Amino acid sequence: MPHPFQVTARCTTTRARTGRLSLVHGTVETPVFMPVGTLGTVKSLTPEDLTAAGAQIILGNTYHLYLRPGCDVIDRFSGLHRFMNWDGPILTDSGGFQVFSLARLTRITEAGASFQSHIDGSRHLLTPEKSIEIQISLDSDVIMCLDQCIAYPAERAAALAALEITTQWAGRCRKTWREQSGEKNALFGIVQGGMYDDLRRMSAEALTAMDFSGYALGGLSVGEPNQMMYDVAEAALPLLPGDRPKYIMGVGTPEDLVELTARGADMFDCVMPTRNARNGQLFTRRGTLNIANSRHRTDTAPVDSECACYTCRNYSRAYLRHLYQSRELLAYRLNTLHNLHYYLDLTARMRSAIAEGRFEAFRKRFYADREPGGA
Ligand SMILES: C=CCOC(=O)Nc1nc2cc3[nH]c(NC)nc3cc2c(=O)[nH]1
Repeated sequence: MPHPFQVTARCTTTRARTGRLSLVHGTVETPVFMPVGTLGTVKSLTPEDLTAAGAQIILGNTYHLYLRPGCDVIDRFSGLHRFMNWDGPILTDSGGFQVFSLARLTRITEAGASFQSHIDGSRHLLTPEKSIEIQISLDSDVIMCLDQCIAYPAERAAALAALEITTQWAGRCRKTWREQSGEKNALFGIVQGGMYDDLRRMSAEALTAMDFSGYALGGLSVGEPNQMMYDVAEAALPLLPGDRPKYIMGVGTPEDLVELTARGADMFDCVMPTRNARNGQLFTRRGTLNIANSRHRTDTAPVDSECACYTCRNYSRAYLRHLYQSRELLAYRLNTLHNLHYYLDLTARMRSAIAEGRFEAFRKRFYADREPGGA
């Protein structure tokens, strides 16, 4: 199928742009934040909650779902959408990152990644072909190539070796995708190369020559200084085709989303809004707050008076603090609803600002609103 992305508006003073990604299960407006639904659920939320919060597309993890519940279970539902009752687009990771970050005794060879399950110790071999087959069986809208993500810092030789494996695997992923899905779903290549601009260029050129539906920058948000992430992204993003979506994986804070959108990124995913919610950290326009802090004990105000989310319209900081201190289940749900709404609203406001030619003013206001000491 022709590649599914159209740029719809461009900022004139930065590389920010808006776009439209037409996928099997729906159209996604970019820049977009994708809530992470690792085990077939965005923790504590129903699909209706996700839609109400403004989610357009969510992320599923191939490694986890393959291990539990297993592809045979999800096959009974012809894919992840019916299994989890989410009928919007889903992007699935290839398993690369999870295998490297979660599994035990992982060994990488050209054949693939052999590893021991972190659940029951069983041994598995994840090949590029297998990763694509699993993602096709999940009926994923955006399939990711199996890549080799390396930690930070990494020697140049290690970064080169990982990118060469990633490139070789990308060719095998593309072949399997063409043969087994008829290119129905989108397939994204993943650029590696550590923090080395010349290796990033090498990776970007090799993947661009293979012609993917979209491209991701891998190997970022792996412990490197934030400015280094911005610099690597700034140098690598323009190397990728301007008419394809550009996705930065595992990123990031609200500031990261603004700064990387300004540098030309279109898609983001991060566990921060959902994971930090469960740890009591809430995001607001003035910065973050920790709901456990005693200063909220009698505070009748909502988390953010300018927030239109269900949590801010119905509950006070005092109540949210009480729930969190009591480890009540409702604490996780209300905190998650608020944080996801904040992230999704932030990207919606960026889309409007870019479309109306006022992204720089938006960016200035974003920083002007932030209180030095947090919300
Ligand atoms: C999920 C999308 C598809 O991703 C893959 O299939 N492989 C992959 N995932 C990553 C995930 C990351 N999270 C962070 N920080 C929290 N850094 C990451 C880097 C990678 C990476 O280099 N490759």
